[in-house]
Amino acid sequence: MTVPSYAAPSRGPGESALSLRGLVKSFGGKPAVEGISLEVPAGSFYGLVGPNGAGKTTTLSMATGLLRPDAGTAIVLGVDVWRDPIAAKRLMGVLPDGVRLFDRLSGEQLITYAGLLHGLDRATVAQRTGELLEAFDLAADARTLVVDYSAGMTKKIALAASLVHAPRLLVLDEPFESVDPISAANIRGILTDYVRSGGSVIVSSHVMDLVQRMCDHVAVVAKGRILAAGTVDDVRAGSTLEDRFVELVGGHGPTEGLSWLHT
Ligand SMILES: Nc1ncnc2c1ncn2[C@@H]1O[C@H](COP(=O)(O)OP(=O)(O)OP(=O)(O)O)[C@@H](O)[C@H]1O
Repeated sequence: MTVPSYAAPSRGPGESALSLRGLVKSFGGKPAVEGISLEVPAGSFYGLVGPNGAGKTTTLSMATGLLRPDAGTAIVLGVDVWRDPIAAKRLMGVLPDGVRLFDRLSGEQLITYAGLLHGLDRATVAQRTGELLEAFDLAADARTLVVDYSAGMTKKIALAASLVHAPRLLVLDEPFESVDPISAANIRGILTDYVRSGGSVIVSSHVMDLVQRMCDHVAVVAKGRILAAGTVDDVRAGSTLEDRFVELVGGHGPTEGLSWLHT
């Protein structure tokens, strides 16, 4: 089952779906993002990878109007996210990290609520809600409260709710976390169809293999800075993305510690 195509075609070649320029954010004087600039071309499937604490969530939160940058701009399809947040949010579907949903609603009510909040009429919302529940394999649990969903089901319902208003850009923070392999393949298919029909996606993930197979562009982030960005083939430069990632980010070698753990 594929999700119905709601994405409007992109405006033209060369246009950025998301343009981040010089984003900076510190927490209590400690820098989390130190001048990130990134162009996500319209119609691209863009991966954002980096080790824990690299600044991916902070960057995506600033890009989507959830966290105010200390400096820099975020532009979605020509609209400045922080100057015109309502117009920008109309263009975006967002799956934030650690989704906090209205979990006393059923899955069906949650998507319906998201659709009505975006100003869609009831008939359209009802039709899209039914199709999204089917596409995400949640129809049987449509009337179950989200609080009773598993972690993977919660991810899927949040993703479904982020699609209901047919956004032109999807910003997804770890959409595959806790999701089983069959559901992950299902989500991948939905996202690939979405990109094919003119949408753009930026997705953060720790799963290099998935990013290599699914995305056409990738940026590697560490310590709040971009280490490499471009097409997946350019960034991996003949290696696997995983090897290139370790090479760029630098890993720990075998350690002498934890000897007490060795039996
Ligand atoms: N609300 C906050 N208050 C204080 N520090 C924060 C806050 N949010 C993030 N940080 C810090 O900013 C840095 C970047 O965190 P961020 O969550 O953006 O990383 P990430 O790349 O998404 O990591 P992960 O892959 O583990 O999710 C970390 O050092 C983190 O501790």
